[in-house]
Amino acid sequence: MSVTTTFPETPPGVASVSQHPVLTIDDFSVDYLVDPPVHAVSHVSLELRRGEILGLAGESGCGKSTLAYGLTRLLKPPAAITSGKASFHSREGFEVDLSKLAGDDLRAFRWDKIAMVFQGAMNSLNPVLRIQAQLDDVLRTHRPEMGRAARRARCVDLLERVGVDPGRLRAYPHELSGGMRQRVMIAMALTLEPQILIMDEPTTALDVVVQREILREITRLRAELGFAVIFITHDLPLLLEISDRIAVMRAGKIVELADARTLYTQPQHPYTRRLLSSFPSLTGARGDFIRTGIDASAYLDETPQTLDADQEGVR
Ligand SMILES: Nc1ncnc2c1ncn2[C@@H]1O[C@H](COP(=O)(O)OP(=O)(O)OP(=O)(O)O)[C@@H](O)[C@H]1O
Repeated sequence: MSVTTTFPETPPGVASVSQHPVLTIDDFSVDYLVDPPVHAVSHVSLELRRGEILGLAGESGCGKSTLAYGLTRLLKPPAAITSGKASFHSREGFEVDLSKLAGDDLRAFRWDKIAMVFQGAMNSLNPVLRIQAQLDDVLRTHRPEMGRAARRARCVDLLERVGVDPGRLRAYPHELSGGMRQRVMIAMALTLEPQILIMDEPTTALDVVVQREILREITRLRAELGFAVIFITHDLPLLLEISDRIAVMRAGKIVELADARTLYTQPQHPYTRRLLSSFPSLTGARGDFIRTGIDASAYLDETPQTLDADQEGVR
């Protein structure tokens, strides 16, 4: 692995990438009570630090989504939390055991303190409501004290923050591209300024260019607003680029947790080494693009190609 690697430095203004946890996950297990039962998440303990981007990596089926849904109590039977707990530590100094929340408290908590963006999120916008109405709805429900003008200003601000022209507030979801809809979902997740954002494959369905733009936006927003992120994907090169720390999950367990640079340069667990070596992009020329945004292979051969008539015809 001799390719020069660029890792994120803590951006200025992220005063809150600290050693203090915002979420503590302790001995957390989830089973699917089918026959035979599936132990999808097995005794996971993790700390999410205030303001950090924690990448959760691992191959398909290792339990990443189950952990995310389990933490936010979005799992339905046959899933069952069989051990452990998750505790939220607020900026104001109080602690909330997520397993004790129910009903309206749980719903409010989800928007207010922990918000989520899932892979298919862009398709979950209501097709018959304008973007403005959907953002406004979150504010009306959770910030009843806000007047109409303040809500409108907040909607404009939110769209600007995620790089969407506020003129689009009047648009219906089908009038927006997939990338824009996903940005709107991120805006919606940020509406109440949560302290934690859980993102499960938030850009997987998008093409690479749009994906990179959105990732840049997420890291910028984190620097501006100081929330912590659990970023879930099977795309380890992507995590190496954006994460402060990375947890590697295998068969329901966290097998390694380290800062991104250490995980890349000194992987300890054989599975982490295998996972790293399964991405040719990390060792080949294209690795530069993934980790630095500069596509070295684009400069490898700049000699103009001479096409014969047949080839041009094919073009
Ligand atoms: N409703 C269900 N019933 C039974 N088993 C399930 C159910 N949902 C998920 N599983 C199993 O739980 C395990 C963890 O699945 P999970 O979707 O959390 O993995 P993942 O790492 O998020 O995968 P992916 O990256 O493909 O989304 C897998 O073995 C999966 O087959």
